Amino acid sequence: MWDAMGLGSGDPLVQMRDFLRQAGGCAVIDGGLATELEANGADLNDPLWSAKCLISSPHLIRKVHLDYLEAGAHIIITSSYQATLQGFKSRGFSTEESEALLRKSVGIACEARDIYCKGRSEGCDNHSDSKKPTILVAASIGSYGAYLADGSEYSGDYGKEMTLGKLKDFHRRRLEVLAEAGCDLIAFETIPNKLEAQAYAELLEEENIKIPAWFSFNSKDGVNVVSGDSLIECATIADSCKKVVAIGINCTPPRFIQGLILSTKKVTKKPILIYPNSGERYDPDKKEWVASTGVTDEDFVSYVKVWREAGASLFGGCCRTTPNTIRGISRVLEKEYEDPKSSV
Ligand SMILES: C[S+](C)CC[C@H](N)C(=O)O
Ligand SMILES: N[C@@H](CCS)C(=O)O
Ligand SMILES: [Zn+2]
Repeated sequence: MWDAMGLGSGDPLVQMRDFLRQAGGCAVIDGGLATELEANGADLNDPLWSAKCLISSPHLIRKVHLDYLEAGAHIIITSSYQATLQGFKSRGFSTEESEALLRKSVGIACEARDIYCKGRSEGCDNHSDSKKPTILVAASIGSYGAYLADGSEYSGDYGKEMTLGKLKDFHRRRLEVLAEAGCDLIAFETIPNKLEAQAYAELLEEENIKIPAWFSFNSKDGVNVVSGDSLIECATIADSCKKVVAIGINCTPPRFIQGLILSTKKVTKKPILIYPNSGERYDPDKKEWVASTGVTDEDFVSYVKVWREAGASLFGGCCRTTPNTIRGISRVLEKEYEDPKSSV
């Protein structure tokens, strides 16, 4: 039922709505990838952050994807968040090698999906309208701020010299390579400002990208995106782009999510996705999380009904959420489907 080339043969938004219907009305996205790699022993104190594992420990990436699939995720996000051609080249990789590393992030996720589906007695179903789950691989594109490796995706401040053209040039080839690597979706994640949203929207059109995308912004005040740009304006850019099939919020503390969903809903009828972080604070100098400043798994999961009532239909977790968080989300949503009276 999911045709990755859907943009060539039909309306990608219809395809996303069909996917959600097949999943029971709501779909489960995975949880934090990088922080779960760390929980599995990876040292990400590196400018490439999680993309370092594409070079040093791809087996860990596959394991974490599998853990999220076992926990109930319908969508897994690749390890390409901080994987950029510019970042790999500065480490001595050639253009060809750097592009191969980007493709590898999609390859590992597809491999994890195959292993998971073969291990299920019912299998998975990615090609017809059946009760079996469809599992999607979303290729992550982290912001220019992520590439800077100094936590700039939490400020969205790229300086006065940054222009729309420069941002488009920064992302262009990476987007092309990932879109042709066999993914089902492009996940533009942790988008911190309006300029970058505009750059992504224009690139999707200019490069005639055939894979549907989602735009996911982050906020630190529950009103605007982190740069201070208006979420309403950012979400409007995403809404206007035909290739965007879902719009939402990630890597943002849970307490802000309900209000942000309500704001987003004012400017779009497209499905709304949310995958908040644990609410903990990130120290970009130490590349460490300031522990116990966030919410427990139970509290996180108890928000899900509120978020659903507010209008979201894709739910997952970002940094410092775990397979346990995703298992909890999956159970809450399954219970909702079992009891139609309680569904929204
Ligand atoms: C979403 S943040 C925690 C990602 C890591 C950041 N770009 C860094 O390199 O420190
Ligand atoms: N997909 C990325 C997002 C970081 S904000 C991750 O989970 O590591
Ligand atoms: Zn995050």
